[in-house]
Amino acid sequence: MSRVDESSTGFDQHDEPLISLENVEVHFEKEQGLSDLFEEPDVVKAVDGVSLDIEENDVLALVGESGCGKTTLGKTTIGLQRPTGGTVTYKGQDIWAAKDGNGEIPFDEIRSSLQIIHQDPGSSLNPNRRILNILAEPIKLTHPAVGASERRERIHALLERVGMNPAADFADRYPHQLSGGEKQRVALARALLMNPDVILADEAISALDVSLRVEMMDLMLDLQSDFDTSFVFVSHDLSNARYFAEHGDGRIGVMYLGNLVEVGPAEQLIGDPSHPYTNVLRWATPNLSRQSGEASEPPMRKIDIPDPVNPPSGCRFHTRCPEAREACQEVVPQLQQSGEAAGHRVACFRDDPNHSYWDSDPLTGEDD
Ligand SMILES: Nc1ncnc2c1ncn2[C@@H]1O[C@H](COP(=O)(O)OP(=O)(O)OP(=O)(O)O)[C@@H](O)[C@H]1O
Repeated sequence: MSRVDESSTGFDQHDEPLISLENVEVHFEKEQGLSDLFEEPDVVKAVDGVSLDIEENDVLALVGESGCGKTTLGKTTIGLQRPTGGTVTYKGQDIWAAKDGNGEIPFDEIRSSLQIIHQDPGSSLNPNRRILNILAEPIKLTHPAVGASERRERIHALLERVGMNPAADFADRYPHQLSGGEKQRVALARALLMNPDVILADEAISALDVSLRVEMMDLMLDLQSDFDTSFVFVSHDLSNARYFAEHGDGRIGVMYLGNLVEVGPAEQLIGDPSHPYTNVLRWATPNLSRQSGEASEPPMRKIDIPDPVNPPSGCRFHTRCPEAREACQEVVPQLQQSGEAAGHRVACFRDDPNHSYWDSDPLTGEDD
């Protein structure tokens, strides 16, 4: 996405993204056992070389199998996880420079603009406080001049907005008196009280009954447009990611072993995936594979997921990819525009008809 150079336009405003990640890396050192104390620690490349923009009113659903780095990338996007490489900016301001006291926008302001709701909302709601008091906290912080009765009115109105009726009754309860879905609604209400620019919904519907998932996604999307908020929706389930991205007129981002391998509009990415790994995800999602008459065998050479401490060279998917050729072992493919659809990008050499991939030999063996 383009950025406008103010000096060249003469405008004060610039169309920089709300959040921009440039070549972000998050590498974790694995905990060592006592016997390994003198060895170099193993490093997990949870996120590696990811560049991504989040715009205002954006909807991005991140999908991929367990351990591919979705949560880490989400947390890095909202300034909860410091990257070990690359930069993350909020409205053009480096988030971590702000944290270190070097920035025009204070770190606290950035953090309150970027909220999270977790898979288990119960763990983030204080069990000893009533819902009214839990929701009063953010208002006291952001609007200290607002009196108790106005605060109560605002909280009741918001509880009603997130579907908790009668609001006065719910406001009086403790978290343990709520169902999982109701706790998630309170968590959403609390995030919205900060008037956030972005909410990271980290597997926020995964623990809910299947019947409630669509209801919760619809609620988040309704509030997204009411509150002018962007959503980063993390899910291991492609059909949920598709629902959220399609109904929110947004994008899906597919991750594999720390890399973002395909990003695009939901319909395009699922209807005509450009990356062989996206095709695997589609195959593994029953209601999607049935729709497209998918084969009964997975479209992969190998099922095993490589060790994230020692990921494959070149394209990380090459060890399992049915389309892999020798060229895929050498260089990491970068995200490039794929086809005609706006915003559809893929990191796969097959998308470039002139790439040396086409002249190299296919990988067929088990050990490639
Ligand atoms: N704090 C940490 N310290 C060490 N390793 C970590 C840490 N957090 C995540 N990891 C590792 O980084 C990799 C990516 O983890 P992450 O939780 O981001 O993946 P995910 O795609 O969200 O998976 P899941 O759906 O299982 O949560 C995993 O190998 C994980 O074990």
